Amino acid sequence: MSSPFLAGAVHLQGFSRSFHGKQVLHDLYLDVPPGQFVALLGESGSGKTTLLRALAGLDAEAQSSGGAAAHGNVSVLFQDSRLLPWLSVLDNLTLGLDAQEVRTAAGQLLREVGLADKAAVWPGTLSGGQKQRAALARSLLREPHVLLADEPFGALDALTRIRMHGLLRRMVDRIRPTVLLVTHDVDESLLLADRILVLKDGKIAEDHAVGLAHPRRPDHPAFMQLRATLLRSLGVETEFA
Ligand SMILES: Nc1ncnc2c1ncn2[C@@H]1O[C@H](COP(=O)(O)OP(=O)(O)OP(=O)(O)O)[C@@H](O)[C@H]1O
Repeated sequence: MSSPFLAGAVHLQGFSRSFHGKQVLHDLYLDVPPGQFVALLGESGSGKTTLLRALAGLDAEAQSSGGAAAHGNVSVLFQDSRLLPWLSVLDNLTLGLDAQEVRTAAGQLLREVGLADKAAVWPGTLSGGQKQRAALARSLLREPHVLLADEPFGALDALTRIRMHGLLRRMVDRIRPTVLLVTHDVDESLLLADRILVLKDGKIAEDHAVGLAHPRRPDHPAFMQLRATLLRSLGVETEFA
């Protein structure tokens, strides 16, 4: 049966999920239109990863009720690159996709992420940032309608993260997937997302629209104001907030 929803739309309808009788997500409702970039913020244990994994169709052992669906082709990006060490970088990208045009597209993507000269090497010879760039290229090669990203930059140093933000934004502007990005980083969410959800105890506690054009400036008054609001929501009170 064909889906009545548009490719790229993400929907939660009264969605709940438990592990071994412990409820982690509580009756969530959400409509994400195609192409929207949504960041998921929340304290540790608030259920961000559980929600993303549910949308990715993972954790089959969990008990779920209600609906959770990401419509169309879905790619997932994790904190670790999950590149297969016995395949070259290029072969990691094209695994399972054999056509010559796919290899050409993969080569172009590697150029875009600055890894043109690394196509033939083993992933083990790459730095952490290079691995994540390769993983980003792999996740976008299939031109997904929905990109589910779970702290993809969480393990990177601050400078590499900044470069990855610019790169992700450029790639998203070109390919236009719907993005759900789990992050602990308030600034990352403000730099990248159109919409920021705050999860608390497995519920969507806040839903903010970020009406700022790209590229964003952290010294813009609206940026600073929303930053202070989000930090307070997350229980962080600082002299900077
Ligand atoms: N596979 C699982 N089995 C049992 N409990 C789980 C499983 N996955 C998640 N949980 C529990 O669900 C709760 C929410 O975890 P989740 O990883 O979704 O939170 P999070 O907001 O992503 O946290 P963090 O920011 O620390 O990654 C936690 O109490 C966690 O122990």
